Amino acid sequence: MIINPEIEKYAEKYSTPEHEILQRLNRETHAKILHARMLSGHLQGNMLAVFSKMLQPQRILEIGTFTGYSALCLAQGLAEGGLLYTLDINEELEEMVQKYIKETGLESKIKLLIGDAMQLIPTLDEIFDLVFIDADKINYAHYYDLVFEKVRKGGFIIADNVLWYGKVLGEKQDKDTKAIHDFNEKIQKDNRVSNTLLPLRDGLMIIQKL
Ligand SMILES: C[S@@+](CC[C@H](N)C(=O)[O-])C[C@H]1O[C@@H](n2cnc3c(N)ncnc32)[C@H](O)[C@@H]1O
Repeated sequence: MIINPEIEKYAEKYSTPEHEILQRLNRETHAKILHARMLSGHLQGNMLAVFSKMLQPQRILEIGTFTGYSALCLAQGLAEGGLLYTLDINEELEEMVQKYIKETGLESKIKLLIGDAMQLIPTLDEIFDLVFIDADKINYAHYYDLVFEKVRKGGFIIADNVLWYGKVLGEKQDKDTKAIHDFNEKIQKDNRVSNTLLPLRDGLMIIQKL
């Protein structure tokens, strides 16, 4: 947690409340699933929904579904006839994700694909307006390279956890921290994009393809 918890509470209080279905998904994830803190949560979920509503994308790709929280938020901004692909390697999550997709009535707008994102991304014959990278940190740079040509000019790639609990500031870095730091360096040097590191929750890198 990068933000002071009191500030986070205040920000949540003065933001549109978490939808009742997202509240239940949040609670069920915390009650039943390991590493529940991976879920985007209220503020970041609201922010993802806002980005999506501003962009009104036809095609969204999410890499790392987990229990579906961010997918349900991102799907809120889809244009008429729009589609969100969300990828996860963990087949045990599928039933829960599908249950909530059904509850929100978004079955025709969200396509969950189970498998390794490295294998799945090359099979997607689509041009994306928005990509959300939120899977294994070690592969962030690979996901970026894999999706780059599939993002339209002017489209956005958002990468989560780019502050990695503040560990990116440390001198001695473990494998994941180094991967995230190297990813941030890579984006900063990439003159094909403009980028802003937003210190919301665990850090969002907002990248626009020029
Ligand atoms: C941080 S969680 C995603 C959180 C979700 N986006 C949210 O905000 O609620 C990361 C997810 O990436 C998945 N994952 C890890 N490695 C993967 C891979 N190689 N391919 C696809 N998914 C992967 C994990 O199973 C996990 O569910």
